[in-house]
Amino acid sequence: MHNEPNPTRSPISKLSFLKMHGLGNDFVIIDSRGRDAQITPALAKAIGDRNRGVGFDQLAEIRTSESADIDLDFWNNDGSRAGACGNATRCVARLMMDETGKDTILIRTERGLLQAERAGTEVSVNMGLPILEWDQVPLAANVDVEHLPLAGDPVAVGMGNPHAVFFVNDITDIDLPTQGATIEHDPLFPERTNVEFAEVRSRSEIRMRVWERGAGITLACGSGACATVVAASLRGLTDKSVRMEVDGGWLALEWRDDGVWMTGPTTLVFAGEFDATFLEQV
Ligand SMILES: N[C@@H](CCC[C@H](N)C(=O)O)C(=O)O
Repeated sequence: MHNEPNPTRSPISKLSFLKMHGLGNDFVIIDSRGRDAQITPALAKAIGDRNRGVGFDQLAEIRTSESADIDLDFWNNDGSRAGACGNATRCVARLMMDETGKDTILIRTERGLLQAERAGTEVSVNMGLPILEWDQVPLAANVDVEHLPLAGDPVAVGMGNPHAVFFVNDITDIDLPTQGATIEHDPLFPERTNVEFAEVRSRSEIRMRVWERGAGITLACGSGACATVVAASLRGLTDKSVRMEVDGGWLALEWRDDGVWMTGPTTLVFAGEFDATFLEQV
C-alpha cells in the first residue's frame, strides 16, 4: 500500500519558533528564510489553539525577500490571513535589528514596503498611508467612509486590513465581545473587519479597546491604533499625534505625510520547537 502525501498535512518534522509580544498582542514567529513557506491555514490554526498549540493572536512567518531585508506574512489564530499586523511588524523588526546591527529595517508585507526604526528601547514602524476609498478598505457599498451607515456612526479605515472605529463617551460602557463579533461580520465588510472603540481623552490622548478579525479581543492592535488616530483626526477630535492607551499599555502614534508611524515596546518571551507528534496531528 502506498502512503500518498496528504496535502493538508504539514510535511515538517520539527519547527522552531519564537514567542514575542507587543503590549500583550502576542505572536508566534517562524523563520522560513531560505526555504519554502511552512505555514498552512491548518497549521496556523493548530499552533494558535491555546490548549493544543501554544496560542497566539497572530503568527508571523519571515520569508526571504528580493527587495527588502525580509518579507513577512501574517496569520490570525482562526487560520485566516491578515494583510497587516503592526505590532508583529515591530517585534520582527527588533529581531532583525538585533541580528543585523542595523537601526533601520525594510519589511515587505502584503500591504507594501514598511520601514521600521529603532527608537531608544522601543521600535517605530511606518504603517503606510491610510486607505480611505470605500472599495479599497474594502466595503461592500459606496458609502461615506467617515460616517458608515451603522449604529454608532463608525469611521472605516484601511491600513492594509479593514478597521471600523467607533467613538464612545465611556469605554467601560461597551460590550466588546458582543459588539465586536457582530460588527466583524456585518455585511458592509466583505472581508470582515477589525473593530476599535475609542474614548477621546484630549486632543493628544485616546483610550482604545479592540476586537480583532480572526482573533477576538486582544490587548493591543497596532494597525487598529493607526486606524484610530486617522479616524479621530479626520473627525477633528484629536491632533495627528497622540498617545494611545490600550489594554496592554501605551503606544505613540503620528499620522505624517509619508504614513502613520507607531512606536512602542517589544518583548521576546521564549524560543521553542514544535514536536513531530504535534505536527503530525495537523
Ligand atoms: N494585531 C495586529 C492586527 C492583526 C490582523 C487582524 N486581526 C486582521 O485580520 O486584519 C496589529 O498589531 O496590527
